[in-house]
Amino acid sequence: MLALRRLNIETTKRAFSSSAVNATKVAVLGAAGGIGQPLSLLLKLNELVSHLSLYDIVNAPGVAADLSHINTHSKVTGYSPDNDGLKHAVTDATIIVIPAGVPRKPGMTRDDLFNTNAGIVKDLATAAAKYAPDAHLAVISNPVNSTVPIVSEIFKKHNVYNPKRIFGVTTLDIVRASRFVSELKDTDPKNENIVVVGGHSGVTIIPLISQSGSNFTDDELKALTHRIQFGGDEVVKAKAGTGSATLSMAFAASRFTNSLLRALKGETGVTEPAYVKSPLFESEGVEYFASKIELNREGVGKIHDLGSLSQYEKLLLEAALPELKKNIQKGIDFVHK
Ligand SMILES: NC(=O)C1=CN([C@@H]2O[C@H](COP(=O)(O)OP(=O)(O)OC[C@H]3O[C@@H](n4cnc5c(N)ncnc54)[C@H](O)[C@@H]3O)[C@@H](O)[C@H]2O)C=CC1
Ligand SMILES: O=C([O-])CC(=O)C(=O)O
Repeated sequence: MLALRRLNIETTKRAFSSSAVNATKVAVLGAAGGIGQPLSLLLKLNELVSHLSLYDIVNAPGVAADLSHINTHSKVTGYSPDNDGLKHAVTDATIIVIPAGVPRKPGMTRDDLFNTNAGIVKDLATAAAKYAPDAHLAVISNPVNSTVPIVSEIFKKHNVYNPKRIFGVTTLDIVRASRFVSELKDTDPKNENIVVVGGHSGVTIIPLISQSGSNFTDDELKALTHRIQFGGDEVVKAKAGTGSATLSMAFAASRFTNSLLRALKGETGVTEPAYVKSPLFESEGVEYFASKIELNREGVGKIHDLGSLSQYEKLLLEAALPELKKNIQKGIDFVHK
């Protein structure tokens, strides 16, 4: 413990301190994990981050010491649970990214992770609500459909809830969709901007391929939709019990965090999809929904509606809404019961 503490202090002491004017602290909770480590690496390379604060129940000071040798300006600090580590990790953070929790093994659904991850997310959200009530939260931990309502309910309990600041990260669905469409059409994936809405699990993931500007046969459309909805399973199967998507997720979360940082600093016209408190299907009892969001200085700006849907996409939406509603209620009940 003493050695860990010394390492914390050493890492902090050696850290580069940037000007307070541009100080942007990004905290990663679960930073030593499969997503946490590559995500922290990508954030260390991001010039909009002045302080990268890493927390995990294991090894975050080690990851921080390692990253702190990279010759970019940001300061890196690492914290373990001892000595109020979580409190120090989140205090003054502009953005808190949460990839803490267990990943799936083959045969599991994301909802099967609820029993373990709901408690983890609740504890981390409680610390955020107490010590960083103004931070923006980007929730990666699954099941996202339920963990985002958990974070929101915790913030409500502490009277610091602002729905403009709480996001479920669904960027990986868009990243995958762009890649899969480009593979089929032999286009540059960077130029494919496929809209994916709904939630982040199985049938709640709704790709709006009719808006892509490309034509597909019915069979192609069904196969493509299924691949986007169950892309996570492909990786879980290939990793054969050792985890789920980590590197592509780190890329996606880094892209989302970068977009949010740009918008918070005043850049206009920044859009990303995200799972947020949304009016789109509230009248049907679905409080949270992912769609294209304009990000601004406050976080969530304009929430775009879905645009025109094909008959097939209307059926996907119909299948998604009851499942989403159930997932959301499960998260809310977890906090209150
Ligand atoms: N939103 C999305 O698109 C995606 C979400 N995920 C989810 O992200 C989560 C993390 O996945 P991996 O990084 O692969 O798992 P991992 O097991 O490799 O890493 C998780 C990390 O969380 C840490 N952790 C556990 N409890 C903690 C606590 N109370 N406080 C702080 N850290 C804690 C662990 O020590 C570990 O280092 C999983 O729930 C997974 O399902 C994964 C891929 C995509
Ligand atoms: O499939 C999983 O469990 C991890 C995940 O959310 C994804 O890869 O989209």
